[in-house]
Amino acid sequence: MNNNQDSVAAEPLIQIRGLSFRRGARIIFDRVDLDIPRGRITAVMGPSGTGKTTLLKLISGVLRPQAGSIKVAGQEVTTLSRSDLYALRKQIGMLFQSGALLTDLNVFDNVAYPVREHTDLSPALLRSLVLMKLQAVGLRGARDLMASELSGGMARRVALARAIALDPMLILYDEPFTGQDPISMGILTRLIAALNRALGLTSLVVSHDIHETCRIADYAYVIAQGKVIGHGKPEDLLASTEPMVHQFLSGEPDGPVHFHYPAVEYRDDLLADAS
Ligand SMILES: Nc1ncnc2c1ncn2[C@@H]1O[C@H](COP(=O)(O)OP(=O)(O)OP(=O)(O)O)[C@@H](O)[C@H]1O
Repeated sequence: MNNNQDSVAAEPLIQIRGLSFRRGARIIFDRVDLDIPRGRITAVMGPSGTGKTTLLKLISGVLRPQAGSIKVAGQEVTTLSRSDLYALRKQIGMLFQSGALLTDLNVFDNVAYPVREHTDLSPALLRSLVLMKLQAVGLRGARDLMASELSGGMARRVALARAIALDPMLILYDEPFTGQDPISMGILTRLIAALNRALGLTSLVVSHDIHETCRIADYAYVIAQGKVIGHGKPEDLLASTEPMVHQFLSGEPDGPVHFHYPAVEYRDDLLADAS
């Protein structure tokens, strides 16, 4: 590798600087900086409603911020044209909690779907590719099952096979552990880590599931109230005495981070004229 290639490899795959995003009067992000290194699993954790899903939408260009820069593989997402965004999104696999499978298709066709959409592979190559992806998640034998026949854990693994179908450089995981029993949670956790290693992926996991997320993340950010309140290796964060980080990671309901969504005074609300 020459020096130039070295510096590209050392550059984070995602570099966020001064990100500010509001919804109406509500500030979701206030001048946030984040680096997501290549080849690693990075977690972004934070209380519910903090903006974790919003962050993934900003990174994939679904939402545009009011200010700041979001670079993915050197491309400034905030100003990309529609066609460049489309090309970039082809290189990003997404495993969203709500990203349900197409229930009227079987497992094979669900994984084949993005490949058919974006490539013109011959049926034989398509078959090999889909079987490879299903093998990677341990579900090659389930190829003929209908999506509606799968357990929640299996469905998530099929969605994972679909997310890696086009060999993305990056996978965005939105709450991948939600609703899983401990066994499928363990399978999924190991799978995310193994795929990241084996395929040389970069993974970004957003979750409020501290325990599972800390098990697989190489590095983690904690966000709350529009800011990054802490970042570091999971073991260092877990040992942090910084009050907001500690409150979140130890699951304490009271502390510097408020449990209530901003509201007018309770008393004033109750006494307000109902008409
Ligand atoms: N389409 C929308 N219109 C207006 N406000 C929204 C919209 N989507 C999300 N929000 C608000 O933006 C804030 C951040 O939402 P987001 O879903 O990103 O949080 P989150 O951290 O992913 O939450 P959770 O962990 O509960 O999924 C919340 O206050 C939410 O109410």
